[in-house]
Amino acid sequence: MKISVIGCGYLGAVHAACMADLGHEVVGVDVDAAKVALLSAGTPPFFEPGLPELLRSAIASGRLSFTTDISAVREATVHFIAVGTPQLAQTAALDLRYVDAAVEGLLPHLRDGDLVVGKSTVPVGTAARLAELVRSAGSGATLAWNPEFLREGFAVKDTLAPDRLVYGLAPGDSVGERLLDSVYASALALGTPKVVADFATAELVKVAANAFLAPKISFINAMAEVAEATGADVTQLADAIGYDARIGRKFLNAGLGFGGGCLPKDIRGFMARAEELGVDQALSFLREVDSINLRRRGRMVDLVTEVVGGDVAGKRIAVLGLAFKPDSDDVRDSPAIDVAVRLAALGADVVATDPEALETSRRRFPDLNYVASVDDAVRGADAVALLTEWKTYRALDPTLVGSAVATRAIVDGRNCLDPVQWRAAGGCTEPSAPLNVLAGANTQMR
Ligand SMILES: NC(=O)c1ccc[n+]([C@@H]2O[C@H](COP(=O)([O-])OP(=O)(O)OC[C@H]3O[C@@H](n4cnc5c(N)ncnc54)[C@H](O)[C@@H]3O)[C@@H](O)[C@H]2O)c1
Ligand SMILES: O=c1ccn([C@@H]2O[C@H](COP(=O)(O)OP(=O)(O)O[C@H]3O[C@H](CO)[C@@H](O)[C@H](O)[C@H]3O)[C@@H](O)[C@H]2O)c(=O)[nH]1
Repeated sequence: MKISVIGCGYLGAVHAACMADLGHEVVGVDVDAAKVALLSAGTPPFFEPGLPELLRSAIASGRLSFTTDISAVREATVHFIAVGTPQLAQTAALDLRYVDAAVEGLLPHLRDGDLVVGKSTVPVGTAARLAELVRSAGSGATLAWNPEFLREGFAVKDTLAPDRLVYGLAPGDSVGERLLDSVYASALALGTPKVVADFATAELVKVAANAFLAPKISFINAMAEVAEATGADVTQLADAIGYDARIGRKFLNAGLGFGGGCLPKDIRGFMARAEELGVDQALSFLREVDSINLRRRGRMVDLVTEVVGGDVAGKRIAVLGLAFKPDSDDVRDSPAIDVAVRLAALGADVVATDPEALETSRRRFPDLNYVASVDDAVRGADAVALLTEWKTYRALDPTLVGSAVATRAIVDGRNCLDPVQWRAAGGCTEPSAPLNVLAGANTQMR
């Protein structure tokens, strides 16, 4: 199948590379010439495990290319729309200008039998509007909506072997269904469930999934607030309720809460759309989900402040982790960055590091003090704030960290350290000032 992918960011670049890996001929189109140059050279413009290898082998095979020239889509039959749908500052609704521009840009190049396939996350009602736009242009092309559920850090695996495929199709569009079946033949052969739905259902499946996951995280963070007030252990609580198959342990990690380019903006965009539809009451719970989530960031700042004696001004705070989650360099709405920036605004001397997100952080927040290594970050620190649970941070040696800091205090905002081990190490090396893993032992920030 000949495929074009319009928009080559975190979603589109992975989708393009994976489709080529599956044997399709793919052209990726993006308006960002620098991104296209990097991708064409086989270098992902962002960090995603497994993507560099896939990109290079697909380009070498001749099945994958990138361009800024939209007319290159003429060779293709299936055209994926993977451009951004960021949150509008004023209303929290999703900004559809890039999706609209992408579809309008495609129109002159579409031919009879072509299929435009929306992958971007959009408010319900968008696909029907765009389908009409495509139909009225008169090329004979049609439109489908095929939402994407990949997670950053697992994007390649999630694309090659998704949990499910959702096709939003116009009534009776069997041609569209057959084309998508050809695109996804290998996933279907693996037994991936396929849901064929109307446009509205397909669009809603996407935001409903995120509107289910976000409350799960806020639920456990709400329990963490109660646990903190009672001395209970929220991780044990999560383990115990998670054994119930109806609940499940996944997405019950309490801590700094959710961020990224998806969950926060998607639940806010969903609420904004519900308001337009006059059903805002149905989603009012998401407002509480959002505020529980944002409270975690404030609590983290408070804990660091407590640890250094009530005022962070002039204190050296080592920040470990800036990305919104491990295995990503994405700092869009990153809780870690938010905490680092708030601490700096309170006058702290923040020294921040991250294995992959230094460049993305520096681009957005040039005024923070960034260092390349944990050693440089923790040296002489009055407190350490662990904000993203990278594997390398989980494996840190408490004795080494303890011997580098000025004060043995670490606040584990992601509950990823073993408090017993950290306390023991602190006690061994300097009994009078043990490492204080607030989060781990005392259920705070769990
Ligand atoms: N990032 C994820 O994990 C993920 C997962 C599922 C769904 N989504 C959804 O996918 C969409 C894209 O997200 P993303 O994270 O990849 O965003 P992104 O900002 O990383 O990428 C968007 C890309 O689109 C390009 N672009 C904008 N207008 C264009 C145009 N007219 N023609 C060609 N290219 C254009 C931009 O230059 C950018 O490279 C969003 O709707 C998002 O909600 C993202
Ligand atoms: O138990 C948990 C699980 C996650 N998080 C946080 O939640 C955020 C989102 O994590 P995750 O969902 O793994 O990452 P994303 O890559 O943003 O993926 C989400 O958003 C995508 C875009 O819509 C969807 O495609 C995915 O299915 C959906 O999981 C991150 O900040 C995590 O740190 C927690 O705090 N506790």
